[in-house]
Amino acid sequence: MSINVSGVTKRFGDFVALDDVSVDLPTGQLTALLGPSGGGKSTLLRIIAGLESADSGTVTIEGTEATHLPPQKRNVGFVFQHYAAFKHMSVAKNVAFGLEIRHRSKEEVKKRVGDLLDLVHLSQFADRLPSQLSGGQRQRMALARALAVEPSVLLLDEPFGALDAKVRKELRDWLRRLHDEVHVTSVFVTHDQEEALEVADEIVVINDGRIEQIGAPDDLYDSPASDFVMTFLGPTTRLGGVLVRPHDIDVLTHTVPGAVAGRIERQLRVGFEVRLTVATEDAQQVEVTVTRATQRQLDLHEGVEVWLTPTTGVPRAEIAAV
Ligand SMILES: Nc1ncnc2c1ncn2[C@@H]1O[C@H](COP(=O)(O)OP(=O)(O)OP(=O)(O)O)[C@@H](O)[C@H]1O
Repeated sequence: MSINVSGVTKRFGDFVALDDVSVDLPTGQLTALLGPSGGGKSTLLRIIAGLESADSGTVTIEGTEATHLPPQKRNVGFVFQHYAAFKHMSVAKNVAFGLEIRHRSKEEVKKRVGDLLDLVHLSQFADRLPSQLSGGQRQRMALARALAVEPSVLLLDEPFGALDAKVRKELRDWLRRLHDEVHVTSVFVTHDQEEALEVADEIVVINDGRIEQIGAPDDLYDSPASDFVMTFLGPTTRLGGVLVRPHDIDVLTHTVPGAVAGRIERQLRVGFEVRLTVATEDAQQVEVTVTRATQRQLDLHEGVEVWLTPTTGVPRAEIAAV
Protein backbone atom coordinates (compact mmCIF):
# COMPACT_ATOMS: atom_id res chain seq x y z
CA MET A 1 0.00 0.00 0.00
CA SER A 2 1.37 3.38 -0.93
CA ILE A 3 -0.76 5.40 1.49
CA ASN A 4 -2.34 4.01 4.60
CA VAL A 5 -4.58 6.20 6.74
CA SER A 6 -5.67 4.48 9.92
CA GLY A 7 -8.22 5.67 12.47
CA VAL A 8 -7.72 9.36 11.70
CA THR A 9 -9.87 11.82 13.65
CA LYS A 10 -9.61 15.59 13.25
CA ARG A 11 -11.53 18.22 15.22
CA PHE A 12 -11.69 21.96 14.72
CA GLY A 13 -12.89 23.10 18.15
CA ASP A 14 -16.03 21.06 18.83
CA PHE A 15 -16.55 20.27 15.17
CA VAL A 16 -15.51 16.80 14.04
CA ALA A 17 -14.16 17.19 10.49
CA LEU A 18 -12.91 13.58 10.24
CA ASP A 19 -14.29 10.80 12.38
CA ASP A 20 -12.13 7.66 12.65
CA VAL A 21 -11.27 7.50 8.95
CA SER A 22 -9.27 4.55 7.59
CA VAL A 23 -8.34 4.02 3.96
CA ASP A 24 -5.62 2.22 1.97
CA LEU A 25 -4.53 3.63 -1.36
CA PRO A 26 -2.46 1.24 -3.49
CA THR A 27 0.72 2.29 -5.28
CA GLY A 28 0.24 3.69 -8.77
CA GLN A 29 -3.47 4.27 -8.39
CA LEU A 30 -5.43 7.44 -9.18
CA THR A 31 -7.92 7.91 -6.36
CA ALA A 32 -10.68 10.51 -6.08
CA LEU A 33 -11.87 11.82 -2.72
CA LEU A 34 -15.44 12.69 -3.59
CA GLY A 35 -18.16 14.26 -1.50
CA PRO A 36 -20.24 17.33 -0.80
CA SER A 37 -18.77 20.60 0.36
CA GLY A 38 -17.63 20.52 3.98
CA GLY A 39 -17.52 16.70 4.10
CA GLY A 40 -13.83 16.55 5.01
CA LYS A 41 -12.12 15.75 1.68
CA SER A 42 -9.56 18.56 1.79
CA THR A 43 -8.87 17.94 5.46
CA LEU A 44 -8.03 14.30 4.69
CA LEU A 45 -5.79 15.34 1.78
CA ARG A 46 -4.05 17.93 3.93
CA ILE A 47 -3.44 15.35 6.66
CA ILE A 48 -1.88 13.01 4.07
CA ALA A 49 0.24 15.96 2.89
CA GLY A 50 1.32 16.92 6.40
CA LEU A 51 -0.23 20.40 6.09
CA GLU A 52 -2.64 19.55 8.90
CA SER A 53 -2.07 17.18 11.81
CA ALA A 54 -4.55 14.53 12.95
CA ASP A 55 -5.78 14.48 16.56
CA SER A 56 -5.50 10.71 16.52
CA GLY A 57 -4.68 7.98 14.03
CA THR A 58 -1.71 7.39 11.75
CA VAL A 59 -0.58 8.07 8.19
CA THR A 60 1.95 5.80 6.47
CA ILE A 61 3.40 6.70 3.08
CA GLU A 62 5.31 4.07 1.10
CA GLY A 63 5.87 2.06 4.27
CA THR A 64 7.25 5.04 6.25
CA GLU A 65 5.35 6.14 9.31
CA ALA A 66 4.66 9.77 8.33
CA THR A 67 2.14 10.91 10.97
CA HIS A 68 4.55 13.42 12.50
CA LEU A 69 6.76 14.16 9.49
CA PRO A 70 6.70 17.71 8.07
CA PRO A 71 5.38 18.05 4.48
CA GLN A 72 8.84 18.47 2.92
CA LYS A 73 9.96 15.10 4.35
CA ARG A 74 7.00 13.16 2.95
CA ASN A 75 8.07 13.20 -0.69
CA VAL A 76 4.66 14.39 -1.86
CA GLY A 77 3.83 16.84 -4.65
CA PHE A 78 0.83 19.19 -4.45
CA VAL A 79 -1.41 20.95 -6.91
CA PHE A 80 -4.06 23.30 -5.58
CA GLN A 81 -7.05 24.99 -7.19
CA HIS A 82 -5.32 28.36 -7.19
CA TYR A 83 -1.77 27.67 -8.03
CA ALA A 84 0.75 30.10 -6.64
CA ALA A 85 3.39 30.35 -9.36
CA PHE A 86 6.46 32.54 -9.13
CA LYS A 87 5.13 35.39 -11.25
CA HIS A 88 8.48 36.85 -12.27
CA MET A 89 9.92 33.48 -13.38
CA SER A 90 9.39 31.81 -16.74
CA VAL A 91 7.40 28.61 -17.03
CA ALA A 92 10.64 26.62 -17.36
CA LYS A 93 12.10 28.30 -14.26
CA ASN A 94 8.96 27.59 -12.28
CA VAL A 95 9.20 23.91 -13.19
CA ALA A 96 12.93 23.87 -12.45
CA PHE A 97 12.57 25.49 -9.03
CA GLY A 98 12.28 22.34 -6.91
CA LEU A 99 15.27 20.78 -8.67
CA GLU A 100 17.44 23.86 -8.33
CA ILE A 101 16.90 24.19 -4.59
CA ARG A 102 17.93 20.54 -4.38
CA HIS A 103 21.18 21.50 -6.15
CA ARG A 104 20.72 19.17 -9.10
CA SER A 105 23.25 19.65 -11.91
CA LYS A 106 22.46 22.14 -14.70
CA GLU A 107 22.30 19.35 -17.31
CA GLU A 108 19.94 17.27 -15.19
CA VAL A 109 17.63 20.24 -14.56
CA LYS A 110 17.59 21.13 -18.26
CA LYS A 111 16.79 17.58 -19.33
CA ARG A 112 14.13 17.01 -16.69
CA VAL A 113 12.38 20.36 -17.32
CA GLY A 114 12.39 19.64 -21.06
CA ASP A 115 10.87 16.18 -20.50
CA LEU A 116 8.23 17.54 -18.13
CA LEU A 117 7.22 20.39 -20.42
CA ASP A 118 6.86 17.82 -23.21
CA LEU A 119 4.75 15.66 -20.95
CA VAL A 120 2.34 18.49 -20.13
CA HIS A 121 2.46 19.85 -23.70
CA LEU A 122 3.88 23.23 -22.75
CA SER A 123 7.26 23.08 -24.51
CA GLN A 124 6.42 26.00 -26.77
CA PHE A 125 5.58 28.14 -23.73
CA ALA A 126 8.79 27.47 -21.77
CA ASP A 127 9.90 31.11 -21.87
CA ARG A 128 6.56 32.71 -21.12
CA LEU A 129 5.61 34.13 -17.76
CA PRO A 130 2.78 32.36 -15.87
CA SER A 131 0.56 35.42 -16.45
CA GLN A 132 0.83 34.76 -20.19
CA LEU A 133 -0.75 31.30 -19.85
CA SER A 134 -4.42 30.33 -19.82
CA GLY A 135 -5.89 28.89 -16.60
CA GLY A 136 -5.69 25.35 -17.96
CA GLN A 137 -2.09 25.80 -19.09
CA ARG A 138 -1.19 27.19 -15.67
CA GLN A 139 -2.58 24.09 -13.97
CA ARG A 140 -0.55 21.92 -16.34
CA MET A 141 2.54 23.92 -15.36
CA ALA A 142 1.60 23.31 -11.71
CA LEU A 143 1.50 19.58 -12.40
CA ALA A 144 4.88 19.65 -14.13
CA ARG A 145 6.31 21.53 -11.19
CA ALA A 146 4.84 19.08 -8.68
CA LEU A 147 6.18 16.11 -10.67
CA ALA A 148 9.66 17.62 -11.13
CA VAL A 149 11.08 16.28 -7.88
CA GLU A 150 9.68 12.80 -8.55
CA PRO A 151 7.31 12.63 -5.59
CA SER A 152 6.13 9.20 -4.52
CA VAL A 153 2.63 10.67 -4.13
CA LEU A 154 0.86 13.46 -6.00
CA LEU A 155 -1.94 15.26 -4.14
CA LEU A 156 -4.37 17.48 -6.03
CA ASP A 157 -7.00 19.61 -4.29
CA GLU A 158 -9.77 20.52 -6.77
CA PRO A 159 -7.04 21.12 -9.36
CA PHE A 160 -9.49 22.15 -12.08
CA GLY A 161 -12.07 23.76 -9.81
CA ALA A 162 -11.48 27.32 -10.96
CA LEU A 163 -11.67 26.56 -14.69
CA ASP A 164 -14.64 26.68 -17.02
CA ALA A 165 -16.54 23.49 -17.90
CA LYS A 166 -14.92 22.88 -21.28
CA VAL A 167 -11.34 23.32 -20.06
CA ARG A 168 -12.12 21.21 -17.00
CA LYS A 169 -13.23 18.40 -19.22
CA GLU A 170 -10.12 18.63 -21.39
CA LEU A 171 -7.86 18.59 -18.35
CA ARG A 172 -9.66 15.60 -16.90
CA ASP A 173 -8.95 13.53 -20.01
CA TRP A 174 -5.46 14.83 -19.97
CA LEU A 175 -4.89 13.96 -16.27
CA ARG A 176 -6.09 10.42 -16.94
CA ARG A 177 -3.68 10.05 -19.87
CA LEU A 178 -0.84 11.63 -17.91
CA HIS A 179 -1.45 9.21 -15.08
CA ASP A 180 -1.42 6.26 -17.48
CA GLU A 181 1.99 7.48 -18.61
CA VAL A 182 3.69 8.25 -15.31
CA HIS A 183 1.76 6.03 -12.86
CA VAL A 184 2.56 8.15 -9.83
CA THR A 185 0.24 7.37 -6.93
CA SER A 186 -2.24 10.25 -7.07
CA VAL A 187 -5.09 11.45 -4.88
CA PHE A 188 -7.40 14.23 -6.01
CA VAL A 189 -10.22 16.00 -4.27
CA THR A 190 -13.38 16.78 -6.17
CA HIS A 191 -17.02 17.44 -5.44
CA ASP A 192 -17.88 16.69 -9.07
CA GLN A 193 -19.14 13.11 -9.41
CA GLU A 194 -18.68 13.09 -13.17
CA GLU A 195 -15.05 14.09 -12.78
CA ALA A 196 -14.49 11.28 -10.26
CA LEU A 197 -16.36 8.68 -12.32
CA GLU A 198 -14.45 9.60 -15.45
CA VAL A 199 -10.93 9.90 -14.14
CA ALA A 200 -10.41 7.77 -11.03
CA ASP A 201 -9.40 4.12 -10.66
CA GLU A 202 -11.05 4.18 -7.26
CA ILE A 203 -13.38 6.60 -5.51
CA VAL A 204 -13.58 7.27 -1.78
CA VAL A 205 -16.94 8.90 -0.99
CA ILE A 206 -16.70 11.13 2.08
CA ASN A 207 -19.60 12.79 3.83
CA ASP A 208 -19.87 14.37 7.27
CA GLY A 209 -16.32 13.35 8.14
CA ARG A 210 -16.92 9.66 7.41
CA ILE A 211 -16.24 7.33 4.54
CA GLU A 212 -19.53 6.27 2.96
CA GLN A 213 -18.08 3.86 0.42
CA ILE A 214 -14.84 2.96 -1.36
CA GLY A 215 -14.84 1.29 -4.75
CA ALA A 216 -14.20 1.40 -8.47
CA PRO A 217 -16.43 3.91 -10.31
CA ASP A 218 -18.63 1.19 -11.82
CA ASP A 219 -19.08 -0.59 -8.47
CA LEU A 220 -20.19 2.60 -6.79
CA TYR A 221 -22.54 3.51 -9.60
CA ASP A 222 -24.05 0.03 -9.96
CA SER A 223 -24.03 -0.99 -6.30
CA PRO A 224 -24.24 2.10 -4.11
CA ALA A 225 -23.95 1.19 -0.43
CA SER A 226 -26.42 3.84 0.71
CA ASP A 227 -29.07 6.26 -0.49
CA PHE A 228 -26.50 8.97 0.02
CA VAL A 229 -24.00 7.41 -2.41
CA MET A 230 -26.72 6.63 -4.91
CA THR A 231 -28.06 10.18 -4.84
CA PHE A 232 -24.62 11.75 -4.88
CA LEU A 233 -23.36 9.82 -7.89
CA GLY A 234 -26.14 10.89 -10.19
CA PRO A 235 -29.74 12.05 -10.38
CA THR A 236 -32.38 9.86 -8.77
CA THR A 237 -36.16 9.91 -8.74
CA ARG A 238 -38.82 8.30 -6.62
CA LEU A 239 -40.95 5.65 -8.31
CA GLY A 240 -43.51 3.96 -6.08
CA GLY A 241 -41.54 2.91 -3.00
CA VAL A 242 -38.08 2.98 -4.55
CA LEU A 243 -35.37 5.41 -5.53
CA VAL A 244 -34.05 4.81 -9.06
CA ARG A 245 -32.13 6.69 -11.71
CA PRO A 246 -34.27 8.51 -14.28
CA HIS A 247 -32.75 6.56 -17.18
CA ASP A 248 -33.33 3.23 -15.40
CA ILE A 249 -37.11 3.41 -15.83
CA ASP A 250 -38.98 1.58 -18.59
CA VAL A 251 -41.79 3.61 -20.11
CA LEU A 252 -44.72 1.56 -21.48
CA THR A 253 -47.88 2.64 -23.22
CA HIS A 254 -49.85 -0.29 -21.76
CA THR A 255 -50.13 -1.63 -18.27
CA VAL A 256 -48.16 -4.59 -16.87
CA PRO A 257 -48.33 -6.04 -13.34
CA GLY A 258 -46.58 -3.79 -10.85
CA ALA A 259 -46.28 -0.78 -13.17
CA VAL A 260 -47.15 2.69 -11.88
CA ALA A 261 -49.62 4.59 -14.07
CA GLY A 262 -49.18 8.27 -14.83
CA ARG A 263 -49.48 11.03 -17.37
CA ILE A 264 -46.66 12.97 -19.00
CA GLU A 265 -46.82 16.49 -17.63
CA ARG A 266 -43.77 17.99 -19.21
CA GLN A 267 -41.04 17.06 -21.62
CA LEU A 268 -37.73 18.71 -22.17
CA ARG A 269 -35.24 17.83 -24.84
CA VAL A 270 -31.62 18.18 -23.72
CA GLY A 271 -29.16 17.21 -26.42
CA PHE A 272 -29.58 13.53 -27.26
CA GLU A 273 -31.98 12.77 -24.41
CA VAL A 274 -35.55 13.66 -23.52
CA ARG A 275 -36.50 14.34 -19.90
CA LEU A 276 -40.09 13.56 -19.00
CA THR A 277 -41.92 14.58 -15.86
CA VAL A 278 -44.67 12.05 -15.21
CA ALA A 279 -47.41 12.76 -12.67
CA THR A 280 -48.32 9.35 -11.26
CA GLU A 281 -51.51 8.08 -9.71
CA ASP A 282 -49.88 8.11 -6.26
CA ALA A 283 -49.39 11.89 -6.63
CA GLN A 284 -45.64 11.78 -7.30
CA GLN A 285 -43.75 13.58 -10.00
CA VAL A 286 -41.37 11.04 -11.48
CA GLU A 287 -38.45 12.20 -13.62
CA VAL A 288 -37.76 9.84 -16.51
CA THR A 289 -35.02 10.12 -19.11
CA VAL A 290 -35.50 8.41 -22.46
CA THR A 291 -33.62 8.53 -25.74
CA ARG A 292 -35.09 10.48 -28.64
CA ALA A 293 -35.55 7.17 -30.45
CA THR A 294 -37.77 5.84 -27.63
CA GLN A 295 -39.71 9.08 -27.53
CA ARG A 296 -40.40 8.89 -31.26
CA GLN A 297 -41.15 5.17 -31.24
CA LEU A 298 -43.70 5.42 -28.43
CA ASP A 299 -44.92 8.85 -29.54
CA LEU A 300 -44.40 10.27 -26.05
CA HIS A 301 -45.51 13.84 -25.50
CA GLU A 302 -47.32 15.94 -22.93
CA GLY A 303 -50.71 14.50 -21.91
CA VAL A 304 -49.94 10.88 -22.93
CA GLU A 305 -50.81 8.17 -20.41
CA VAL A 306 -47.87 5.86 -19.57
CA TRP A 307 -46.90 3.05 -17.20
CA LEU A 308 -43.54 3.07 -15.46
CA THR A 309 -41.42 0.25 -14.03
CA PRO A 310 -37.80 0.22 -12.88
CA THR A 311 -35.67 -1.56 -15.49
CA THR A 312 -34.76 -5.06 -14.30
CA GLY A 313 -31.47 -5.34 -12.42
CA VAL A 314 -30.74 -1.61 -12.02
CA PRO A 315 -29.58 -0.03 -8.76
CA ARG A 316 -32.44 1.00 -6.57
CA ALA A 317 -32.95 1.86 -2.92
CA GLU A 318 -36.08 1.17 -0.94
CA ILE A 319 -37.51 4.35 0.51
CA ALA A 320 -38.22 3.94 4.21
CA ALA A 321 -41.86 4.55 5.11
CA VAL A 322 -42.38 7.77 7.06
N1 LIG B 1 -8.86 25.44 9.76
C1 LIG B 1 -10.13 25.17 10.03
N2 LIG B 1 -10.74 25.68 11.12
C2 LIG B 1 -12.04 25.38 11.41
N3 LIG B 1 -12.81 24.58 10.65
C3 LIG B 1 -12.27 24.06 9.57
C4 LIG B 1 -10.92 24.32 9.18
N4 LIG B 1 -10.64 23.64 8.05
C5 LIG B 1 -11.79 22.99 7.72
N5 LIG B 1 -12.75 23.22 8.62
C6 LIG B 1 -14.11 22.68 8.61
O1 LIG B 1 -14.03 21.27 8.47
C7 LIG B 1 -15.04 20.80 7.58
C8 LIG B 1 -14.42 20.00 6.47
O2 LIG B 1 -13.69 20.89 5.65
P1 LIG B 1 -12.98 20.40 4.31
O3 LIG B 1 -12.31 21.58 3.70
O4 LIG B 1 -12.16 19.21 4.60
O5 LIG B 1 -14.24 19.96 3.45
P2 LIG B 1 -14.30 19.57 1.93
O6 LIG B 1 -15.05 18.29 1.87
O7 LIG B 1 -12.95 19.60 1.33
O8 LIG B 1 -15.20 20.72 1.37
P3 LIG B 1 -15.00 21.69 0.08
O9 LIG B 1 -15.35 20.87 -1.11
O10 LIG B 1 -16.00 22.79 0.33
O11 LIG B 1 -13.57 22.17 0.10
C9 LIG B 1 -15.81 22.03 7.11
O12 LIG B 1 -17.01 22.14 7.84
C10 LIG B 1 -14.88 23.18 7.42
O13 LIG B 1 -15.61 24.35 7.72
